[in-house]
Amino acid sequence: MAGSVDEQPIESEGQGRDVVLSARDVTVAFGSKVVLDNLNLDIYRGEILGFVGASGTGKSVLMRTVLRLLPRRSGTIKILGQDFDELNEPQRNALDMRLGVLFQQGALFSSLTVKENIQVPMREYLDLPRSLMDELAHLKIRMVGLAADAADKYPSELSGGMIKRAALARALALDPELVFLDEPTSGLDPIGAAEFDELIANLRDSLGLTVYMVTHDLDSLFSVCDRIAVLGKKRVMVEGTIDDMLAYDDPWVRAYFKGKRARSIVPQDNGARPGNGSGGK
Ligand SMILES: Nc1ncnc2c1ncn2[C@@H]1O[C@H](COP(=O)(O)OP(=O)(O)OP(=O)(O)O)[C@@H](O)[C@H]1O
Repeated sequence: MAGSVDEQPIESEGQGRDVVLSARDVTVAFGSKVVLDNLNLDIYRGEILGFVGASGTGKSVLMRTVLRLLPRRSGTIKILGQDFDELNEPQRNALDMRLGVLFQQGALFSSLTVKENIQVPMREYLDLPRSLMDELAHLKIRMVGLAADAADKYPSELSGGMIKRAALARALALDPELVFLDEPTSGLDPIGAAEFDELIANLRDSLGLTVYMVTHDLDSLFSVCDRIAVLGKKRVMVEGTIDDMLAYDDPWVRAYFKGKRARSIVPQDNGARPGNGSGGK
């Protein structure tokens, strides 16, 4: 069911479903410039949520605010039922360990090999013997579909697709429950992007992940996202399935989901269409 924040409270949609991230009345501003104004958003366990919006609307700002990389002016954010503001340092660390993040462009450390990059969160949060960390890193490398010899390569020796996979392996280093992906398919060719989408869907199914994916990629939205949230007018303007997006009356949403590019991907008749995502809820 589509939800317009102005028309109905998001809480009403969550009945019977486990909310893993809940943002309530979140306002973020830089000086006098308000970027997010009383924004509400829920993400449910096991879903892949695609987060879209015009360039500059604040998608990255919201993700960085949720991850505590930016301060908010007001509002509450609960992750896995906990509010970071109410936790002490060890509790914050414990919650951080349950989150994985893939930043735009991968953001791998260029001076470290793939294996060492994957081990960065392990070193930060865990005290494991080196042999076990090596074993775990190799497991993650296999999990994201990289060849074993990628382990000892440096980021400069990897293709764009391999960098995304290595960054995903690092995001999965601590077996997170909730994964944040910032434009994971940007810069990939269509085949590489489709393969990456498939990988994300498979990992969601096999690991039971919940995925929050900021994306501009219509293919991703259509093929792997269970729900979509659209950021506009400084808040979540509408959330729901592709069909809900097609039915929503807003110029940007219409142009995005019914525009020329969308027409080649998304059936426009709201009729029968292939499953979007594999459920997971
Ligand atoms: N640290 C900052 N200081 C001041 N303004 C900022 C800061 N970070 C972001 N902004 C502003 O907030 C707005 C939202 O930026 P943001 O990067 O979140 O957009 P976006 O929706 O992710 O865009 P894109 O799709 O192009 O990546 C922009 O106007 C940007 O200039």
